[in-house]
Amino acid sequence: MYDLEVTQRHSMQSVIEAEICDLVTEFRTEIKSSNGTLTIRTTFILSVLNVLWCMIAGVRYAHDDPKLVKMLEKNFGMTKAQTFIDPVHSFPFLKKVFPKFLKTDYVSKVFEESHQYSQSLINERKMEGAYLQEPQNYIDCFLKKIEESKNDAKSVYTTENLQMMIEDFMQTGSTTSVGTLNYGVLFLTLNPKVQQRCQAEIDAVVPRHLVPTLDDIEKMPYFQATILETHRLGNIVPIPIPRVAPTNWTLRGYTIPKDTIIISNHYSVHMDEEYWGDPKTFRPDRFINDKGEFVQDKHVCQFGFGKRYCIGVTLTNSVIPIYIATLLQNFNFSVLPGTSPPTTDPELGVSLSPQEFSVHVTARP
Ligand code: HEM
Repeated sequence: MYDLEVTQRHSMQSVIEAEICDLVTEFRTEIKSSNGTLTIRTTFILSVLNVLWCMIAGVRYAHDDPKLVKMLEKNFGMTKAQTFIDPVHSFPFLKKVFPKFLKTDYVSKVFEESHQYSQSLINERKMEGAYLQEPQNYIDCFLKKIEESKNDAKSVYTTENLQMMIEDFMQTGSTTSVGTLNYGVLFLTLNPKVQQRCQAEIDAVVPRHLVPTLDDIEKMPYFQATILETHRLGNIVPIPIPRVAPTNWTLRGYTIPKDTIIISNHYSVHMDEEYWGDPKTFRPDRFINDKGEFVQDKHVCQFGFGKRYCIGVTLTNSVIPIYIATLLQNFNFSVLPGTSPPTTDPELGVSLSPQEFSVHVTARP
């Protein structure tokens, strides 16, 4: 997956470009009819899913395609219906006792629908047949591997695993990216000086009629710092996927027995007062050195660590900066006149997103 993404960096840029251009057109239409008010919650989700789908299945839907809209609503609902800290994980019998309260029936139904949908996508690619000669996307590459390893009983390349991967991408990929984009718009709205400084930097590097590329963004230190600060303070995945210790091991004098479930706490790293000084403040300058250069900081660990860190990192590091830079090229965001600034408190779920909020948006001259 990491390799697929890297080698397809160019084609990924063109899919992202097509999507963000459509989104800018949609924003322009919407703010004309709403007198500049834009409500942000699911605003980015269809667009982000389309980018994901192009990579996974080679399909780009119209935003009003009923198939896409339905799947995405279910997907969103499933994410919000689940949490990692769930009593059912320790006491599975509770599912039978309180199915309505614990939403277990609903979650099973959503999972079942996702399963059917991923199977239909796989069938489509199989019938198309190109995967054997010229695999075009993630599903094709996986199908080819299934074919090549069909005589290996221990192979991980199975149709069931492919289904699970597609469902993982659908759920984790879309909600995390959307949560980050929502926080991006919110933090820029609440911090007009940061917004203006980013716009000045973007304008100095990219002509207005062009969508910024990743090469352009590498020339924008303050904007890069703003994206990293969005990841830090947004805390989209405060408590990531639980892991299991494969062997007995020792860490800083503590013995961790084999099979222990380990849950890290990214929130406490991102909000550590001792390290950051003012962790609750949105301050991109913390990632700018004396020479005005952008400096990465390993204390921002939004994608996790080690061998099993987020598989969508390359995609996310393309989508988020290109989307936000293009929006800043085209629009100004501010708090709705006569209202209090929206809260930055999250809506809870497996991954976080700001609560629905409205902003005042004007097209830049
Ligand atoms: C802002 C966006 C994202 C954030 C903050 C994020 C965060 C994370 C984190 C913290 C983990 C756990 C890593 C660990 O255990 O050390 C993870 C795993 C994962 N992410 Fe993401 N993610 C994002 C976007 C995506 C996207 C776009 C995709 C799909 C293309 C994706 C797919 C996955 C998958 C499949 C895993 C499990 C990897 C494994 O277990 O080996 N994520 N992500």
